Amino acid sequence: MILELDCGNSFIKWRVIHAGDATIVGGGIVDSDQALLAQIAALPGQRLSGCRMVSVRSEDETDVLCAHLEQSFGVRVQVAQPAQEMAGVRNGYDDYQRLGMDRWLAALGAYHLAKGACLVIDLGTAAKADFVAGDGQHLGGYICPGMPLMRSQLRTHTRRIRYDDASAERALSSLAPGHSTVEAVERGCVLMLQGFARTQIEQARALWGEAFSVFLTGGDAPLVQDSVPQARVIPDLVFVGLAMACPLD
Ligand SMILES: Nc1ncnc2c1ncn2[C@@H]1O[C@H](COP(=O)(O)OP(=O)(O)OP(=O)(O)O)[C@@H](O)[C@H]1O
Ligand SMILES: CC(C)(CO)[C@@H](O)C(=O)NCCC(=O)O
Ligand SMILES: [K+]
Repeated sequence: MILELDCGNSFIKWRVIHAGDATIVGGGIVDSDQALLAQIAALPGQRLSGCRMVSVRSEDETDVLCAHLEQSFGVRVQVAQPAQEMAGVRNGYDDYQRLGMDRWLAALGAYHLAKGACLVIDLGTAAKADFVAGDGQHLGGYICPGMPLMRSQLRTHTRRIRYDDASAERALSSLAPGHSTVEAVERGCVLMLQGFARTQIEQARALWGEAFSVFLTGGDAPLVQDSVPQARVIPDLVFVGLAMACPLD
């Protein structure tokens, strides 16, 4: 079995797949290394034969997690590394090593699935968009605050915006103009995300007409899904690219 890890800024997504047919055995989302080790240790049965990881965390944090995984499960961790070109995609950054690895892998995964021009919209702690042309040239992208950052900036820099997580969730039953602080903020931020997604699609249209695919991923993808019906929602898009960048046998 192979352990796959996507270490984002706020959460670690993990899953275990069969080495042979890539069927999914288990997985989860955790907010700490300790919780991750505990969840994997609680998996019933078989040994891990390999592990691949993408991380946008600092090198130190990533090394510590790799050491823990190697100690606890006796498995070598293969960490995806930046590349100028891979699987037909050419990195579009001036300095290819500066492009976030989550963005790079999502772009590889999307181009592989689309087999042509594509736009990736990834809504996590940050909201990201990346463009890959039909010939595999990565054209660059955009980074904005995602839902958690927009929310926390408002909470941090205003004195009268205060509410709990339960009321935040209830507020999103509709996107009509808010009648309370929590509704006004939560719905406003969702509309910002939707505007971000739609604007990226307009950019793609300006580049490619109608001849492109749109992929939507990241923990907050469901918040914009209805407003971009042309998008394919692929929660595991980064893992698709990770398997391409770190083949194991
Ligand atoms: N089961 C879940 N666990 C945690 N967060 C979730 C879950 N479902 C949806 N979310 C939402 O997903 C968002 C985080 O998305 P994601 O996990 O893609 O971010 P990340 O990978 O940590 O960030 P980034 O990719 O920008 O570094 C949060 O706003 C959170 O509310
Ligand atoms: C933008 C984030 C934080 C999103 O996870 C990540 O991709 C990252 O740290 N990127 C490095 C900066 C860049 O991509 O230009
Ligand atoms: K991520």
